Amino acid sequence: MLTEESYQTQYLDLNSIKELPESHTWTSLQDDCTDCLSNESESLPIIDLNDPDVLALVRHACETWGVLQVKNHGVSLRLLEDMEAATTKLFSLPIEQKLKVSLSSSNDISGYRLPKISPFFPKFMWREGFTIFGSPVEHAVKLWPQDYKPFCDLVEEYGKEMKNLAERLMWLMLKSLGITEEDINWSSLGGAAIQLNSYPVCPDPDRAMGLAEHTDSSLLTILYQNNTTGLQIFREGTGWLTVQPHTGVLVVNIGDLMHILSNGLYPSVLHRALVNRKQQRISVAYIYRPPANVLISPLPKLVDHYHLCLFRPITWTEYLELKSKHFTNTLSLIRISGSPNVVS
Ligand SMILES: O=C(O)CCC(=O)C(=O)O
Ligand SMILES: [Fe+2]
Repeated sequence: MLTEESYQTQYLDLNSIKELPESHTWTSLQDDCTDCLSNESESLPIIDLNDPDVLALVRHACETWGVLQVKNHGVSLRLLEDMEAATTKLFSLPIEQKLKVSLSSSNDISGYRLPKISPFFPKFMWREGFTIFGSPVEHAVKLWPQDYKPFCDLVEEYGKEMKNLAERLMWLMLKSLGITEEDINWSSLGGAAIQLNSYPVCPDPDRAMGLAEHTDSSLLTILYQNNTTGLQIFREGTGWLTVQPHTGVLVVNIGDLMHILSNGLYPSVLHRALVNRKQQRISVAYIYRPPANVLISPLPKLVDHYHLCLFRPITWTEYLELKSKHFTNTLSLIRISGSPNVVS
């Protein structure tokens, strides 16, 4: 099994390796990716959040794609670019420095770490990650003993702006399903993690995987990607589609918990990240979730004689625990038996 410990004992510095090691060599990537870019016409819509028809646009994108792109979202380009620069700076530190803030116990969630999904795949991914949960100060002091404050201030500002946007997006999604504020009493209490990702330049990108396919366990994830292609979403009947980056545009993934809340109407999107040999790719994911111990279940308004309740109630904490063992099977495990497989 791939563990944090086995990785650390190898001290692999992806930024300096000139040849793809066996431990990071994936097979069959080429095959499932051959027509990734041949479906340009099927491009994901970019929604202007000031559009008077925003609810209908959001509903259509969520139902059809499980993901949307948004502009005029209120987060300044300056803040997004500052976060990108800070992320680049963090990952350009020497590996010994980064390992000082790697996970120290299995209960740890913040720090420099392997993707949580690593144990489900036979090979390592071509990606470095740093997870921020709560204040980053303890780690920032170890990374930049003399100059940790600018990073902490920036993370705080980013977290505040993203929380506002996440709540707004959550309400747009819920309102587009006819849900009103009275139907939910925990909405402003949700929490979040910020996931910084770096995909270094790769000597053999066709045989490497940046971040393997997964759905997010969140309600929704707001993803900033720098101007380097790599993010792909899976579309039933079509295959993998590249989500081209656009300046200032944010990608919003539907997560598994929104899938549950919406009684399957808004599917959580399967996605992955590929790498390339020319440019480092940076992404920053704001992973927005409900309060840890609130029971999440399909909203009663979305359940009736024709739309049977598809999932049993579950807290985010329990969901994460199940997902760490069962990964992509988790949603089907909490499905109420006898419910139809597809809702329309
Ligand atoms: O880097 C990306 O584009 C995807 C990142 C992602 O899916 C994640 O952090 O969950
Ligand atoms: Fe993701």
